[in-house]
Amino acid sequence: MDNDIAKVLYSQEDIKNVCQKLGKEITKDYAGKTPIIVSVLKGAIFFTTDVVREIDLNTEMDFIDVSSYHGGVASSGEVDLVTDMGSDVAGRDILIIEDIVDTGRTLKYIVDLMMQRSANSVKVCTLMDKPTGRVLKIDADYVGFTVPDEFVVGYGLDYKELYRNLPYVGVLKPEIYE
Ligand SMILES: O=P(O)(O)OC[C@H]1O[C@H](OP(=O)(O)OP(=O)(O)O)[C@H](O)[C@@H]1O
Ligand code: HPA
Ligand SMILES: [Mg+2]
Repeated sequence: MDNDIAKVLYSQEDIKNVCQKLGKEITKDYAGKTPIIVSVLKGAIFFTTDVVREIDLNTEMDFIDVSSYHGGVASSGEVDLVTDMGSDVAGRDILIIEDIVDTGRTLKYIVDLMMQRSANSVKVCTLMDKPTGRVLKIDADYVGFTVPDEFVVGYGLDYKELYRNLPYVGVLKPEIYE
């Protein structure tokens, strides 16, 4: 797998440090509350398990599976709800955990869904933000890294469903997807 990577952007150490930093901020901001942490599958799986263990609060956890890239390097423009979460969000404080905010379509879809379901508050924590990709006006409240305008893989992020299990985030060699 490593042979397909042109460069490593964020090492395991970088990711660990950023999870600790974000966990501390979230712990402080949500003091006295019991948020529902909503992990956006599949990409956010590794980031979720690492960051929640840095949050020193009572939290509930749930999962929502949405998809719009279908393994490719560009958003299809439509967000499909693959599997809905099970929790009742009405009146609850929702913290969405994402791996990356790129066009913003996925995030807007989920935030709107939580608001329609009468959440008390909705905030977003993302490992990575790619502001150059943005199509919709939406931003995360907690951001680990601001990434350059490149297609990144690893630590949950895929190309054709591969590379999710790389322990770091990197940029694929162009010949892999061109
Ligand atoms: O801001 P956007 O342009 O919407 O892109 C961000 C979303 O795209 C990816 O999901 P994808 O559709 O690839 O599904 P996956 O998580 O199952 O890989 C990623 O995990 C984010 O959820
Ligand atoms: O850069 C990316 N890599 C992998 N999946 C993605 N989904 C949105 N942007 C990306
Ligand atoms: Mg994907």
